[in-house]
Amino acid sequence: MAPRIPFSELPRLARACARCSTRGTTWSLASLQRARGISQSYLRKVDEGEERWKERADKIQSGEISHVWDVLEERGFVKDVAGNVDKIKEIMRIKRVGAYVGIDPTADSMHVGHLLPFMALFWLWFHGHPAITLLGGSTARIGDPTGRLLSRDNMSNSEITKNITKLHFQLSRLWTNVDNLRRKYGYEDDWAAKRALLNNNTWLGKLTVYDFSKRLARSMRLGPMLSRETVKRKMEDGDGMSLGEFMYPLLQGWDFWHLYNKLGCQMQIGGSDQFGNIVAGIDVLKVVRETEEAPHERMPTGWQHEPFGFTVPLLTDSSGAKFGKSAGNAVWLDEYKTSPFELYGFFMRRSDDELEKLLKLFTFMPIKQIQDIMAQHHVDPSKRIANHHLAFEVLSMVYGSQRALQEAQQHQFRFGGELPHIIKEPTPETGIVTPNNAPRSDIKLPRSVMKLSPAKILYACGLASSSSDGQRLVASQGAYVAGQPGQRRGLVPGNLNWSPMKMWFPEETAKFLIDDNILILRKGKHNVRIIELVDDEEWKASGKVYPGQPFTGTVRRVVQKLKDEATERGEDLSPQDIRRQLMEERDEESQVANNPDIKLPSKQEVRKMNRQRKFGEQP
Ligand SMILES: Nc1ncnc2c1ncn2[C@@H]1O[C@H](COP(=O)(O)OP(=O)(O)OP(=O)(O)O)[C@@H](O)[C@H]1O
Ligand SMILES: N[C@@H](Cc1ccc(O)cc1)C(=O)O
Repeated sequence: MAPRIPFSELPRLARACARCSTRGTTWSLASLQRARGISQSYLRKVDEGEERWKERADKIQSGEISHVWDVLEERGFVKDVAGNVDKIKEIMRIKRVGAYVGIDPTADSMHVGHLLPFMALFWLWFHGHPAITLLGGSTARIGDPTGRLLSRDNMSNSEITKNITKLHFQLSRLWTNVDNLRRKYGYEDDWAAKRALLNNNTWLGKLTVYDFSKRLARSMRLGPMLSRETVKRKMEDGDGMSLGEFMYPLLQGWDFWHLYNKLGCQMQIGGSDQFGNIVAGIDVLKVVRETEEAPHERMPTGWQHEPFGFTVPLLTDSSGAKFGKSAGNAVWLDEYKTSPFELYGFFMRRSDDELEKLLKLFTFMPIKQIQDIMAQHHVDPSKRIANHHLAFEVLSMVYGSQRALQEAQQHQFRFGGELPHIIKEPTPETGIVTPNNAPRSDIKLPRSVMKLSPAKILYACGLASSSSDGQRLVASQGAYVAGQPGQRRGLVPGNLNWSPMKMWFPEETAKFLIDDNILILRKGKHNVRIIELVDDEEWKASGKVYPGQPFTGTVRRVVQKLKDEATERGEDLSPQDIRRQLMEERDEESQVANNPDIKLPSKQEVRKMNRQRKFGEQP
């Protein structure tokens, strides 16, 4: 059994856990005292992590290794800094401070512009700093007014939940691929460099007006807030400013405080339009830190505990406009919005004079390698060597190296040119769903599917290969529905939690509908379906068929087809003909009669699932 922790050790542990926890768990002293579960091995790892950091600090001091801040500057990531650079560098040298980047789920995909602040975060992570990607489940509801003249539209529960779910899986995929690239470029795996994907609804959803007012609003002066550029512009030239929009930077700042307090995150990164919010966030953090009422919970305030942040330059189009959702020029990281081939093409079209800059910003290649590539590129620019490297690296990060290779070959096939020798062998198709090959998540089904059993719904949306496979899946609790039973609003608003599906009546499934029109199901870790229910009439008119749709089975289809053909020929149909044709059709039966959005699990995947069920293996 784990040892009981002496009380004198708790403050140190609380800080260590706060620094190292990845799940956003609140470790109060009391809960720590209760928690006998912290094992010696965990504490040893924490201590080793601190030891490694000290060694690294010494090496930076002696010039043996570079300071990550210098790496960021050299590669062009640092635009505006909120804080004093010398002080920041020293804090980062002596402390393993965490960093975070937040995005509001106001669209159902990230775009190329988002990669820039994320790249800075990934570099920090490669150099041992804990890194947090934050989804603004709550802030998206308020709407960041930065740089806007018009307020954002209100978002429905179902819209925000869909966006959060898609972004969550997109970010997990990005992290998986970045982890592979970390290995490819030889950066060590450091246990203490945690990474986390959080949703600010977890804490903002519970923040009371009372706490917000007494800890923060009470001390915030209106003068400086009113003089902010965004506020003045929106009030003078735009559609005015709501109280919620006015308070937006305070809520973003509350996030910073929460991550600082619970996870030791001292740094915020954003695109250059976020500078005002980052500066405001630093003020908020300090105010909330100072207004702590319980003396033993008060965070220390010396120079090494200062929060800070910086912005990255904005990625702009040829007219200088920021690539983004609002400008309508986004290049998406979702294959159904911007195909991987188009994404490859986007980087193939970058002009010669911006290539070096983009290689530094969008790839993890060492500077020396970039210079060599640029030298090769200049020998014959028509070969677009640097473009290929750039496109390949970005696609490897977004879709994995196997897909990057396919797109590179596609491009070469259509437009000719030479592929540089960068490409590793693709891994063989295993039939296992990974973040990079997970099927399309957002699909439509007719509302009448809600009358089906859970097993049949799993088949209809392509999570099971047949109704009986669905049945097995439900029986072994291998499929999940997002939300809590009886919580008719589903994920409030956008917290992803999952309940195992059971063999319940169809009415039970309906309790998980969000805004009465979205159902989110999952099998395994990465295989998710966001099912939007459409009117049955609309479904019928679309001519689409889902797996297991009544009156559309293979037998019925084949017999009808044979009958029609026989009538045309003026012949009779024999039972043998029917049997033969059925055997052929069964072999060839496409995944779903005519619906490219719904792919059924591969045979290997089903076999693997069965094995797991039989032997109780973990997926
Ligand atoms: N083109 C870009 N270049 C660099 N950073 C960007 C770009 N677009 C967005 N970002 C950064 O990504 C983070 C999340 O941005 P956000 O979710 O607001 O996206 P957005 O596309 O800018 O949205 P909108 O256009 O609706 O404001 C912010 O730090 C933002 O500054
Ligand atoms: N306000 C940021 C997103 C964000 C939200 C919450 C945060 O804590 C940080 C960043 C944007 O719109 O780009």
